Amino acid sequence: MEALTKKLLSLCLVGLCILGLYYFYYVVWFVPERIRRKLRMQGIGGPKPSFPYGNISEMKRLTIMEKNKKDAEAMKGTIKHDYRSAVFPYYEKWRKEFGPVFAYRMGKVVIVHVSEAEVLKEICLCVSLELGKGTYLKKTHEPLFGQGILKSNGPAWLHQRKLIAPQFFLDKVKGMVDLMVDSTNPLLKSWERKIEQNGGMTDIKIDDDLRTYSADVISLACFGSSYVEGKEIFMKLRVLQKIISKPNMLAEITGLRYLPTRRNREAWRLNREIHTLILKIVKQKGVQERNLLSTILQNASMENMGTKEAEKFIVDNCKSIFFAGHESTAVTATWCLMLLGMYPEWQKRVRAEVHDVCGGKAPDAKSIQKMKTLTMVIQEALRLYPPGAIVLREALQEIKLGSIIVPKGVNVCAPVATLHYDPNIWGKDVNEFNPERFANGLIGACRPPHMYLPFGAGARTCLGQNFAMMELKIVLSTIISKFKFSLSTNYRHSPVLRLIVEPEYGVNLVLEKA
Ligand code: HEM
Repeated sequence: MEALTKKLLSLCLVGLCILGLYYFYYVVWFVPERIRRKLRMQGIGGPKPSFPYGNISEMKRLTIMEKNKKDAEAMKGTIKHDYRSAVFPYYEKWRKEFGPVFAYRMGKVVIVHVSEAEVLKEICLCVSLELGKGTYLKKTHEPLFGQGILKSNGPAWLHQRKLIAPQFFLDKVKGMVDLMVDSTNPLLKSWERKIEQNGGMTDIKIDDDLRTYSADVISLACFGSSYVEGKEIFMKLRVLQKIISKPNMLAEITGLRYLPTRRNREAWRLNREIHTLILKIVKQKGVQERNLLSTILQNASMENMGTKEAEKFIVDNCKSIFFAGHESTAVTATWCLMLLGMYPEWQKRVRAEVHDVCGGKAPDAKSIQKMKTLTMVIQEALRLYPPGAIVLREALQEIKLGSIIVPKGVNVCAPVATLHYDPNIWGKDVNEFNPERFANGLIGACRPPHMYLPFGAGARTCLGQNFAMMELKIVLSTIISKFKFSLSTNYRHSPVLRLIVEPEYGVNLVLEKA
């Protein structure tokens, strides 16, 4: 009897394993392949995927190959702005093989890569809730963004957008100019000190100082007087960002995101600490001050959420704004200074303009409006080095985009960098740094204008654009009025994708007082 039970149990176990394997095969291979077939019937080809990771192995192989080339060029001191072949060699290869619209697979997720104007226009202008944020890498990114505004979809996203966006409207941002100007002081003092210590000229890596500046600004804007704790949160978020910048393919494919791997444990620990720090501020300050946090808090209490749900709502959104609000701005400022270091004639023009409109005083909302040349430089830097190099959307329901019927669950990728380097849109000098192209605004620079996407597109476009532009103009105009600088020979040009495109080895400038 006992032997029979054992046999039956073993049989059940084997049956369960077979069922599990079949389910795995069905989800990871059969379903995405059925979707690819539907796309092929519409004439959309693409590279052949392999089991179970799809095209990831080829992507990795091509990236490593290009990395070796890129390192060799960086050692020679070569600077080529167009980073597409270095950062996305696989897109370049597939675009040549399959044309502007092709499909590939990242694990079980099918992604349609589109660089065709007509379809892109539809993606850019689409405000339907049926086109949401992609689920690709959602599990990998969960510790950093949770269910906050950056990753949520449908009514949950709409609710958060309506709550947060008004905090970054232009009239609110104008009220933050003073805190942005004050936040430049530690950076300016530290650079002045270094110049003095090194006999009037110094070679420094600027990235971390700009990150600290940007962290101060968003901490003050979000948390008011609790910005010291805010800064601690930023430090931890930065470490978390590094940990999760590599895809966790095991979790993406199997859904097993709770395995206690070293990387998961580290991410969970940081996440717990960040959670505690945010709630500590909430408990200390409550809604006494008027800032973003108090608005989120008030809303969470009005919505009658349970304690756990309200805490998650607050923490996820604070984390999302922290990340979105400081990382891209700091990296854009770094790229701008790299370019101004490379092109001294533009540096001179911007310095003359700042001198002219500020007359030796700190910038304010009015003078910032008059900084046309600086605006052009920032726009051109965002064209050559858009930190968000791709805009990714998922069809939450089957949807028609241009001539393509996109099946439910398929992700659509708009390659921002490809558009920003298209000579048909920008002209023959597309690979050159030429801020002059923006002299008559976006319409004069780019035809059609919606092909310029540094802040994304459609309903999910960046809600911090005004804030970011104000912050960039303040920090750049202040630096340029105080210092002259050139690109150091220690600089190694190597744009790299770590959620956003940033300089792999940082940017070194040689600084002296202006
Ligand atoms: C130069 C600086 C910045 C750049 C290049 C940038 C770029 C972007 C991009 C490309 C997106 C995705 C849009 C899409 O998927 O279509 C985005 C979304 C977002 N950004 Fe920014 N951003 C910057 C600064 C900021 C700042 C300063 C804040 C906040 C203060 C912010 C908050 C957000 C938020 C909350 C979203 C999500 C919007 C949504 O999904 O509804 N960003 N940003």
